[in-house]
Amino acid sequence: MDNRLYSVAQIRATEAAAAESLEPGALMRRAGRAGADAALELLGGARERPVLVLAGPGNNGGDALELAANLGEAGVDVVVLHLAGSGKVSTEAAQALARARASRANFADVAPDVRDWALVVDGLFGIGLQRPLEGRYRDLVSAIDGVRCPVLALDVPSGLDADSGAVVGPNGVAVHATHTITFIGDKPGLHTAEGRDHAGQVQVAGLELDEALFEPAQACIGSPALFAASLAPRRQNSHKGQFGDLAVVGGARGMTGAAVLAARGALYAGAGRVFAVTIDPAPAFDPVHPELMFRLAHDFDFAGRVLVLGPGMGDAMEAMRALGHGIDSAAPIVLDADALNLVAASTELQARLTRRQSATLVTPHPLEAARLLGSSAAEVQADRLGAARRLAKRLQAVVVLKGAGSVIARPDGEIVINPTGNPGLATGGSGDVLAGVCGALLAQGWPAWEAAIGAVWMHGAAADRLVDEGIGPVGMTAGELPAAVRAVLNGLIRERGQTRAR
Ligand SMILES: NC(=O)C1=CN([C@@H]2O[C@H](COP(=O)(O)OP(=O)(O)OC[C@H]3O[C@@H](n4cnc5c(N)ncnc54)[C@H](OP(=O)(O)O)[C@@H]3O)[C@@H](O)[C@H]2O)[C@H](O)CC1
Ligand SMILES: [K+]
Repeated sequence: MDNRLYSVAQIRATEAAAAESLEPGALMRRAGRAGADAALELLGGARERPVLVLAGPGNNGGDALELAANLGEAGVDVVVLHLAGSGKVSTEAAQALARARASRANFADVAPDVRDWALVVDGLFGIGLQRPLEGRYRDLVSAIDGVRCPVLALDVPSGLDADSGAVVGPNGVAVHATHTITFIGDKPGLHTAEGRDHAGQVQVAGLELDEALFEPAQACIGSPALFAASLAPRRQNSHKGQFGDLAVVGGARGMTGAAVLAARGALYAGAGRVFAVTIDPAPAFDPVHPELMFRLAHDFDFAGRVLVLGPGMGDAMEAMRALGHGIDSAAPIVLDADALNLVAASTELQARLTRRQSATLVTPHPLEAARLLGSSAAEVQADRLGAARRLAKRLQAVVVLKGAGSVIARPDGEIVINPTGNPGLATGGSGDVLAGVCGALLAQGWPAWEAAIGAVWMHGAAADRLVDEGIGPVGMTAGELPAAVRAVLNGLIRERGQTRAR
């Protein structure tokens, strides 16, 4: 499966290079053909009600007009609402309009009652969107929210930024599509931030372009193939020392649960021995998991332990001291939650972080990322890929920027967007479990990049599995995640073993 993601600038470059050797309008006709095929598949046998095609003023509208002509030729009852702009129309879009006018598609001046469609096709705006939707465009997008049929977006749901996944605003609106067919190459904005809510199921139509026309992608969608090398089955002749010593350092007064959740996440993800190292005195053991060893941070020996620093750590002097020890340690570390806030508040700790020789993985949510970058959560969300890249470079760390479509970035600018997970993860403690899973994979020798991609993928897949079992998304608890992560991880290892045995 091609999992590459391209920026709008890269798609434009590919499109321009392709146009040099193609006759005018060829790409738009291919897009209109692919779009029509997708529409016919969505329609299946349902032909009683008409299809509404919304065609905007630019080339996205041109794609929609080609699609309308094709559907008309296929005998589908099509109504086109063409919203011409005041700007210059490209030759291809003008040709597409002429073709649609000459076809069996009907043109309307206003959208008739929006509840009676078999399918709505959104061809208002694609990658050429310049500003928030206003006036009649905005009204139409709001009206589409009231339909009960599938909504197929061409290239990008109108109103959505294809690079960032942000709805172009302020107070912007964007089409909520059930399906998106995106052209030439897949785009990051369909998979992160608001993108997942607006794009629905995404299908890529490459328009038969030669591989050589594409610039190298700097982003892709995460999948187990990206961490397959680390999924080796355990040898029979194994002992716990081979799977690492992991210490979760956190759990200030009243927050022991955060450290315990991270420690359980690490235990279920296969760490050899797991310590819960608390800032303040805590219960002597976890009755559900007596395997966890409780220690006080004050006299804990950090040497040789992979560390997960931050869950429920607080901001007391003792937390600062433990964090400093952890950052200066030679082992791989994960920084989460309060540890990130302490680092954000100290340029000195930031400098020590960048001097580390072994792996550093940081797992901020948007507000924590904003504190580290000196910006706001809204600014981070408006450009999640850019924020994750800047942070990775600044901290010289692998960054997991959490949220719908978690963005994993490394200092050289490479990005992976995670496709798994659901809103069940929007609950207290799920981030602590993720940090524990990241730590466990590091403890088992996974490189930081694979550990981050793998932990985020499995944590999301675990949540998806729980939803499939009727546990969530509403009411899913963080405590239910570790066992589901374990099932996902063992499933992947088994699959890999079977593939190799064949
Ligand atoms: N070029 C090709 O052969 C192919 C193009 N594909 C499709 O084309 C779009 C990109 O087309 P483009 O024309 O560059 O952009 P859009 O259609 O997305 O929109 C541009 C027009 O919309 C106006 N505009 C932009 N924002 C707004 C807004 N908020 N409100 C109103 N009008 C807006 C803009 O006019 P200006 O006033 O800004 O000058 C343009 O008229 C791409 O997404 C594909 O769908 C193909 O797929 C393949 C071939
Ligand atoms: K569109």
